[in-house]
Amino acid sequence: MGQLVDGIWHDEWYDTKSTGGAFKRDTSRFRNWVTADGAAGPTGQGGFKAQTGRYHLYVSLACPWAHRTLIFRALKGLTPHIDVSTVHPDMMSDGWSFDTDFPGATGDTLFGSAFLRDIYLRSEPECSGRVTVPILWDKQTDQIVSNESADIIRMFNSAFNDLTGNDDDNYPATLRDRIDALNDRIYDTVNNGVYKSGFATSQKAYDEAVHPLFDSLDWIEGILSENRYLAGDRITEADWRLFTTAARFDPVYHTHFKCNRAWLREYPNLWGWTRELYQWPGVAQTVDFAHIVRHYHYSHPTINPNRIIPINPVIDWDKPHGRGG
Ligand SMILES: N[C@@H](CCC(=O)N[C@@H](CS)C(=O)NCC(=O)O)C(=O)O
Repeated sequence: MGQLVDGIWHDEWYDTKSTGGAFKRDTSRFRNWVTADGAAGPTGQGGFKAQTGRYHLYVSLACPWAHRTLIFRALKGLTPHIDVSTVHPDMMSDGWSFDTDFPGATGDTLFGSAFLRDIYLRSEPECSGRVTVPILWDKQTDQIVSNESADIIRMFNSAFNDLTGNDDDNYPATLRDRIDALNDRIYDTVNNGVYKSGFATSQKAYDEAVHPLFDSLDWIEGILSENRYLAGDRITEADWRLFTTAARFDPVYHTHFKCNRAWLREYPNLWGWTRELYQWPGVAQTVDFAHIVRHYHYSHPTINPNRIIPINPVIDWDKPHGRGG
């Protein structure tokens, strides 16, 4: 675990001393957009036209943010158009590595690099900041397009439609206000809330994260008791963004990150909804519990210094979800 400062790797854990024990997530650095015609997107530079084979995705199968991009790649028929390299689940003193001695860790299939930071340095030799997955890489101009998963799933949702013929819309214009409001609360208190709880190094910071997390799970349970999906009767981006956290909740966050007021599977509607999304065509193939369980317990020495992988509950992900009847 570490970060780049002016192109030099520094091996250091998250700084929580300056924030009273609270984990603060950095904003992502590369914010360009692939668009259908190559025009600039909402942020960054233009010049990234949607083309088959041009872009490459770097992911960790453990990471909930990278997982979103794999789900959108599957749902939107992008698998033949965008290839993928998968890092090793153990994130050690050199950060994410391209070691291949774990099933499903592919190495860097583009350049054969040793570490994920080599991809950042290839794009920007004097780069500063955290070395995170996912990364969307442009083979044509040899640079990172984006390292922000929220943006990458929006690009995947629409930019490649002419190539794939898939116009399923997970961010429909009529529901955008609703989706944005859901995303705001769920990002802060749930997707990031589990990390804020788990990485807190003071009681106060933990308390300030874990109570809003469970308040939000109660609120979500209420929504899902009256609606099939978060924004109503159709599935949207808001559901997929929550799903990757929900899938990791009982295997990891409940125990490892001390999010243990309840198990996710104690919320009947949220648990049924999570299984429905897991069982959605193409999605189970993007979920890898071996990477998920291994990564968190192995890579956070401040939380789990002996790297013992817990036994974990046996969860029947394929049990009929009972939603929508
Ligand atoms: N805002 C980013 C966050 C990505 C992120 O934090 N990824 C984690 C893995 S779950 C990571 O690579 N962390 C490495 C680090 O912080 O050094 C996104 O959503 O794309």
